[in-house]
Amino acid sequence: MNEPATAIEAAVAASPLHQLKDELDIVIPTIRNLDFLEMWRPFLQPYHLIIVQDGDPSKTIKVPNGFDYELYNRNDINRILGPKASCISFKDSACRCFGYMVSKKKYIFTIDDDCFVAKDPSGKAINALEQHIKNLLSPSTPFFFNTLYDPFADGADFVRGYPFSLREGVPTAVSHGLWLNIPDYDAPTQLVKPLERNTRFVDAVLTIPKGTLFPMCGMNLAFDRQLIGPAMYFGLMGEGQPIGRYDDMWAGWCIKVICDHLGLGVKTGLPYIYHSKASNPFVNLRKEYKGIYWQEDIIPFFQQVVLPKDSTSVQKCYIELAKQVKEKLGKIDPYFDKLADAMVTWIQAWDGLNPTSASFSNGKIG
Ligand SMILES: O=c1ccn([C@@H]2O[C@H](COP(=O)(O)OP(=O)(O)O[C@H]3O[C@@H](CO)[C@H](O)[C@H]3O)[C@@H](O)[C@H]2O)c(=O)[nH]1
Ligand SMILES: [Mn+2]
Repeated sequence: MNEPATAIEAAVAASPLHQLKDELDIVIPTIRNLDFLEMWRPFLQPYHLIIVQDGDPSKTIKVPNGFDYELYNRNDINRILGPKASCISFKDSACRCFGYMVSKKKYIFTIDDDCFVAKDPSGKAINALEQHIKNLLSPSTPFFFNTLYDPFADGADFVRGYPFSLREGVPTAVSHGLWLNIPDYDAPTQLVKPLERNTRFVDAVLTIPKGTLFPMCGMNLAFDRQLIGPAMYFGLMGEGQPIGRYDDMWAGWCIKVICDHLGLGVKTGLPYIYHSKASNPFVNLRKEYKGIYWQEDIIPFFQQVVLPKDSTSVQKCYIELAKQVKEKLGKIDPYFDKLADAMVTWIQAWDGLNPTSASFSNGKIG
């Protein structure tokens, strides 16, 4: 075999070739040409892409040759969903969740178009998708913390004192990756630390314990669409909305309380991507400021959410959550009334495009 020409080709040569390539879609929200895919080609080319084009639908998005993709712009979203398109954000990366809805695959990997292949401390190119797949295909341990991190990782295991009755773990629904270079900071932090770059590569994957919320970032994220897809709604953001850049956060809080309720796991840590572009902190502050204030009430709300025992499917959990959002957050601002309604519209749209998933109402998957 010829010597691999680049670090990426070496990494691909060493990895199981394109696992799940027929069971996984890659969702990319974008307002620009997708040249970034050139760097990902060795890792991602065998996979099907779902490109959600935001902004002006008359603009042409250039996709590098050789990639298999479907592309949806705002006209397509309106045509496919009709009035229910109102739940899909416009002019915000939240639009990406439309890609989750139209996919027919079991798994989703979503990545931003300013995220590139990172290198680990040895200089080896990181196949982020391969690590996400490893994370999703191995169990999570939300009920008891393993101090040696992911017990299913090569060279690790459960440590002494870890109850054997809990070592089977639970199915993993979400794999949350991280970022080298530009960290996903909020606008105030970006403003006071404009030059800060994340150079710390932490070689760990952790299960986020049951009962603990976390700030989910959508730029390097994978999930089991059959286990948790209907709850991966990225909310009402962007044009016409009082808030932005809380799309992934809202989804993260919703999926975590539902995963906790259904006994599913959420992991964070590896893989890293290289985040190349810091968005404008002043623009971000304008988008975020209400969220920074509101989240002091939103977080206690999610911390006290109790889902009824008969909420046995993701859809049922989500509808119940929407009800509680309307009841308990609606008093903060009328926006939450609108958001609660949009959450219901999202489930209706999801079930309309995924009739079989609607039949998971008994909570049984598959
Ligand atoms: O109106 C828009 C703006 C951007 N996009 C696409 O969304 C992603 C992320 O955009 P960008 O990298 O410019 O912004 P960041 O601030 O780095 O994004 C982070 O904030 C989160 C909040 O939404 C987001 O998920 C994080 O990654 C790119 O692919 C843009 O092309 C868009 O679709 N519409
Ligand atoms: Mn970015």
